[in-house]
Amino acid sequence: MSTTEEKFSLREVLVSFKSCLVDDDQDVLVEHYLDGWKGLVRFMNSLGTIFSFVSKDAVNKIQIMENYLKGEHGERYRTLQSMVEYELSSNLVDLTKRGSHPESGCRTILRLHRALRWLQLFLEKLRTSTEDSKTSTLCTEAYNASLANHHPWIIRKTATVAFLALPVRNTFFEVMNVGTTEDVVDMLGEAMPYVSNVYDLTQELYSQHNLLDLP
Ligand SMILES: CCCCCCCCCCCCC/C=C/[C@@H](O)[C@H](COP(=O)(O)O)NC(=O)CCCCCCCCCCCCCCC
Repeated sequence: MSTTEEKFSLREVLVSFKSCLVDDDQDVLVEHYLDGWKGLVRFMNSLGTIFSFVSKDAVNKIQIMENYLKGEHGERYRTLQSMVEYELSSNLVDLTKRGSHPESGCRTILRLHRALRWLQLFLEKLRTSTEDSKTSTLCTEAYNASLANHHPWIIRKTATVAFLALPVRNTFFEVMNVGTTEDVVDMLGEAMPYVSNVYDLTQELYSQHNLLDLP
C-alpha cells in the first residue's frame, strides 16, 4: 500500500500556499488558497472532535467560496484581486452593516485571512519553541494577538478552553508528519515565507480598498 498518498503531511499543505501566488506574486489564486485551507482543516480534524466547532465554520466559509467559483460568475472569483473588483463594482458587498449580501466573497475571505494571521503567529511560535514549551500557551498567545480581537467573548472563551486540549509539542510535531523535530523546524522555516506572502498581499489589497472591517 502506498503511504505517500494516505500520509498527510503539513509540508504539502503549507507549500500549497506557494502555488497561490500568481502575476509575479502580486495576486492570489482563490482555488489554491482554498486548497491550503482544506488541508489545514484536515489537519485540525486529525486533532480530535474538540475542534469541530472551528472546522465547521472554516468548512462553511470554504464552501461559500467554492460555490462562487463554480457559479455563473466563477471566472470573476479566480483571484482575490478580480473578486474584489467584481464584487465592489457590482455592489455585492455589505460595507458597513450586514444587509442583502451577508456572505460576500470579500467578507468570507476576510474571515479566513484573519485566521491565516493566527496560523502565521502560531507556526512561528512553534518553530522557535523549546521542548518544554506548551502548545496551548503558544496557541493562546497567537490567538490573543490576532483572531481574538475579532471574536465576541463567548467564542474567545470556548476557543481558549479548547486550546487546553491541544497535544503536547512532541505529539503535535508527530501529527504534522514531517519527520524529526529538526525536520519540522526546517520545514516551517522554508514554508512560512509563502504563508506570509499570501497574508501580506491580501492585507495590502484589503487595505487599499478599505475592506478590513467588513461586517
Ligand atoms: C491547531 C488548533 C486549531 C485551533 C484553531 C484556532 C482558531 C480558533 C478560531 C475559533 C473560531 C471559532 C469558530 C467561529 C467562528 C466565527 O464566529 C468567526 C466569524 O465568522 P462570522 O463573521 O461569519 O460569524 N469565524 C472566523 O473567525 C474564521 C475562523 C476560521 C478558523 C480556521 C482555523 C483553521 C485552523 C487550522 C489549524 C491548522 C493547524 C496547523 C498547525 C500546525
